Amino acid sequence: MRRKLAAGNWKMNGDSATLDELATLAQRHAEASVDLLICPPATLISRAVSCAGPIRIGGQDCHAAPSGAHTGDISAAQLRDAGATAVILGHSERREDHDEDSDQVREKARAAHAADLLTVICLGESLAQREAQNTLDIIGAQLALSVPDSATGENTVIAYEPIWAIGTGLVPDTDQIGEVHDFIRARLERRFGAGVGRSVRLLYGGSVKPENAASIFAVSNVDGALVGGASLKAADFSPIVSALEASA
Ligand SMILES: O=C(CO)COP(=O)(O)O
Repeated sequence: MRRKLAAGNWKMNGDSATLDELATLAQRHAEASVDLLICPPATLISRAVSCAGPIRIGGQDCHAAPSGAHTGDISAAQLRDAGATAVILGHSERREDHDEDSDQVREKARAAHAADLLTVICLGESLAQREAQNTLDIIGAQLALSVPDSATGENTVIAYEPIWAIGTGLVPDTDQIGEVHDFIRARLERRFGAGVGRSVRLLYGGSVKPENAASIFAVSNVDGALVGGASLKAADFSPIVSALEASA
């Protein structure tokens, strides 16, 4: 049985004061029956760890190399050293802002696995790709290239985040979400076998809010959510966590 996961991606938002929201969340969900993860900006990781209680803290990216002359980058081992136990990789904003491709994402994921970080690998199609009915081809190609052979249910989570749903208030209908999640599950089972293929958790991300969380969590092969904007305030994220607990 896959344990559900509610994950928050603060992106380039939040400062010391936002840690109060994290502390509130940690208090409110001290006995959570689902896994919780918050990925704040790297500058806040160490302090976040000290007020996160049962909530895992993760980074939002890492470099593929263990160390070296890479100004401004952070290695997987450095994230781990700061207290992070997870990392988001291949988010569409990094693919777009930093020209990251799936080959790079796979190398980063290898490094994250080597540093013992839970690795949340993001996939998603653009609106043009969906309208051209290329969604499953795009997701299949991103999945094949971005996920390294070292993936297991313990070290890897896949997040399906349609680019057109991120920060827009638009959400695919539940049939569309189910189609992609079932497809990802089938591809994972085909590549890794039923054991590993069925144990990797699949998150949906893109405009998840307290109002739509329960209907999204009822979709087959949705094991939780990767939440952006609504993860910044405990008042928004907490009902999403509760909806996931109710669906488990
Ligand atoms: O990109 C996302 C999480 O990684 C989703 O962001 P929003 O929830 O703000 O749409």
